[in-house]
Amino acid sequence: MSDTLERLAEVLEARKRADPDSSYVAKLYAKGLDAILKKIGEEATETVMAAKDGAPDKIVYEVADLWFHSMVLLAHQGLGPERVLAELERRFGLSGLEEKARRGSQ
Ligand SMILES: N=c1c2ncn([C@@H]3O[C@H](COP(=O)(O)OP(=O)(O)OP(=O)(O)O)[C@@H](O)[C@H]3O)c2ncn1[C@@H]1O[C@H](COP(=O)(O)O)[C@@H](O)[C@H]1O
Repeated sequence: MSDTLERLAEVLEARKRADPDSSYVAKLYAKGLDAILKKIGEEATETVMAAKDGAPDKIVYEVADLWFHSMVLLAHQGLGPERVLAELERRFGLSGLEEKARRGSQ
């Protein structure tokens, strides 16, 4: 897949030194952990509502907001997306899904 998460993580890291008046992310950092968590809660709820409405474009939009704010949380906590990707990879390997998918495509 693309390196979008990695490039976004670099921007989020740089925003730690940005002026809150000129950056949405810097403003969120300045407000602190609770404000970031509140946004994640809001975006999760909006994702649920979009899914209940059965609106594909809205689901994509809201999940993008949710992923974005989850990335802000990771950056705030000194973590990068590679940690989450590694965890998903680990589970993928553990469940043998990769092997099953490979066998299924034969
Ligand atoms: N991907 C995003 C992104 N996704 C969502 N958002 C912001 O997240 C907020 C979503 O919240 P809501 O849906 O509740 O909309 P809202 O009511 O306007 O938000 P609030 O005022 O309530 O916070 C909006 O203000 C969006 O602008 C984002 N803001 C920034 N980015 C990326 O982050 C980078 C750095 O952004 P700045 O820090 O602003 O330079 C940018 O280059 C973009 O690539």
